[in-house]
Amino acid sequence: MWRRIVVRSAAVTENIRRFSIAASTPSMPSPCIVHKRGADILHDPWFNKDTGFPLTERDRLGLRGLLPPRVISFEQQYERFMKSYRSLEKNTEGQPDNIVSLAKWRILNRLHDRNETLYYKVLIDNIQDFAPIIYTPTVGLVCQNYSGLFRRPRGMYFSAKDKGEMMSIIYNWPASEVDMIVLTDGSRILGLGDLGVQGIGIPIGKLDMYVAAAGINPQRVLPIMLDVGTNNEKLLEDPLYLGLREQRLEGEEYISIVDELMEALHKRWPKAVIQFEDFQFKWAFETLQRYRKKYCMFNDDIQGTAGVALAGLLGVVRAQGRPISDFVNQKIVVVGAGSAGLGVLKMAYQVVSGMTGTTANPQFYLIDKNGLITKERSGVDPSVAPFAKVTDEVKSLGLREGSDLLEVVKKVKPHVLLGLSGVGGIFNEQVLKAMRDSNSPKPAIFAMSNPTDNAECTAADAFKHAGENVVFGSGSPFENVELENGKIGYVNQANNMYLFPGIGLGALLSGAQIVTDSMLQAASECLASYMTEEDIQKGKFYPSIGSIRDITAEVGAAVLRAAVVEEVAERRGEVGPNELAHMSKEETVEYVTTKMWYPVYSPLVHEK
Ligand SMILES: NC(=O)C1=CN([C@@H]2O[C@H](COP(=O)(O)OP(=O)(O)OC[C@H]3O[C@@H](n4cnc5c(N)ncnc54)[C@H](O)[C@@H]3O)[C@@H](O)[C@H]2O)C=CC1
Ligand SMILES: CC(=O)C(=O)O
Ligand SMILES: [Mg+2]
Repeated sequence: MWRRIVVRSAAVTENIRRFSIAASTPSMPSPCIVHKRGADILHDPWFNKDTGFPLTERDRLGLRGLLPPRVISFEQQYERFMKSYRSLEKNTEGQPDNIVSLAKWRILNRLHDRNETLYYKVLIDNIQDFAPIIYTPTVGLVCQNYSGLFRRPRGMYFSAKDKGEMMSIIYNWPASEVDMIVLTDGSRILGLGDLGVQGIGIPIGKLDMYVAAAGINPQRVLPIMLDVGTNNEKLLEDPLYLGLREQRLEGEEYISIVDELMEALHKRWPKAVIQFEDFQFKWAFETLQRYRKKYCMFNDDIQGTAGVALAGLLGVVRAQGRPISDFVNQKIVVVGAGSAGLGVLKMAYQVVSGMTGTTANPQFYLIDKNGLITKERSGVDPSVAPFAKVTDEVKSLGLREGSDLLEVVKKVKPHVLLGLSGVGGIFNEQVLKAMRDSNSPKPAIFAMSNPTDNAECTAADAFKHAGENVVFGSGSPFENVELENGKIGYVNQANNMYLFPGIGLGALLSGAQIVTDSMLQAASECLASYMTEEDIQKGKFYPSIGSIRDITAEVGAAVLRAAVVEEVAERRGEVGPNELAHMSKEETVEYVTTKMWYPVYSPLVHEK
């Protein structure tokens, strides 16, 4: 399958982009039923239009006298917000980055809490500027400071104290329909470690991306924090910390509480897709294994990241001017043997096996905090064991169990150096310089850890030390790099945001009972095929974030089609698997695009 990656032309990309923009902007919004009136509506961000309520609606909903008399159009409200945002940018010029980022996050968050339609309009139209605020890197800073920043709750918070009562607590959520849930226990937030309840910022940020990229209706998303305690001593000692002030639950106690929550969620919203996010290693694989055949769920760090990384790795092969089948010959050093690193290797092995038709023994090298992992290592986790190198094989290169990163890079001369370690700067000057001897004409460096300070290296350092012919990707955004020869060193954002919204959307629209490997593979293949040959030659492996809606529509369609082919799709809404099966690829993309929500003010109709 992977041999046949269809490379699209720039013209096809442009046509689809034009279509998606047109189709995602409905001209006549359908009315929306509200069960409240007056001030209650103004205080509800789902329905609030601030000064945008037309006079007739003010009459109908009991809003007369509660707003200044002039009606301001949606466009004027948008302009007004952007003006205050731009003046905030100007007024904070020269201040430390953290202060500026938090100030930007605050102004966006206030809008989010007040008027979601306007918030998502602003977010979608300025995704390039705002993704780094609502998503990585600023979301990391927000999580670190959550207890101090807290003003209003968002999403649901379940704690170890709620055991036995989750089934009833779940009904406290005001929406009867939920499509997408992102769930965390806060135990491994980006590369920042255990942040306990403060990790709720991550599901919120991921779901913002779902709304912006996949067009999921914001009234149908649900961020969830499962607070089972924290082992972060600093937080436990912080009097302002908002989570349970006790050590994390472990073992049977822990898993039984996750079981209970999953059952309750499935009971109330059986069609919802559940994304597991930022669970620590010891529970990430275990929960995925436990629930993936039972519920429509996936683990973004393991599975979403794998698909994005793989699409990038295939782009690297193309950039070298080699056929995709040459992937089997690529030497790849993966630094970080956690959820993300292992997810990538697992998928990459599947691809090599598929290409060679044999049990794969590719030239992939895995390094964790104790160095190169070989079969000699004792006590390795069962999920790591398949990727441990045979000792004789590494010996022939002059390496051994536990060889350090620099040694491995020097001896292996990899085509790709890929970091998912969470350790900022670990690709130091020496390591990057060693990449100059790579066997590839275009060595690839992926510093995928988040947020920015945890990236294995900066973009500037990669081009400076490893050479101007490298191709570069990072989990958090960096500016493109000006090279000495007047060329631009292009920075790819190698982040699972290019896949998880499409995986969720495709699973949802197909009514999939579960998320299968072929759905995930279809997502990755779609992303890998998205870039044109011209893009690839410029070192671009992923679309710009400005086209995230377009790529998500395509990924969503690919996932949906895979679910139908695999017969895991069930009827959801007016279109069932039989009709979906008869749609062409283009029709499926069109169908997915028309299902995307777009922020416009809907007429509100009151019903008791
Ligand atoms: N760009 C993206 O889309 C994604 C990025 N990530 C990032 O990847 C990082 C890791 O995430 P997980 O795998 O879930 O974490 P994890 O905690 O499961 O794994 C971390 C791994 O790094 C290894 N490690 C720690 N120190 C090391 C060192 N000095 N040298 C070599 N290896 C070292 C550990 O031994 C462990 O194997 C995080 O920073 C996260 O933000 C995760 C998912 C997606
Ligand atoms: C991007 C992401 O999911 C992470 O860094 O954990
Ligand atoms: Mg994550």
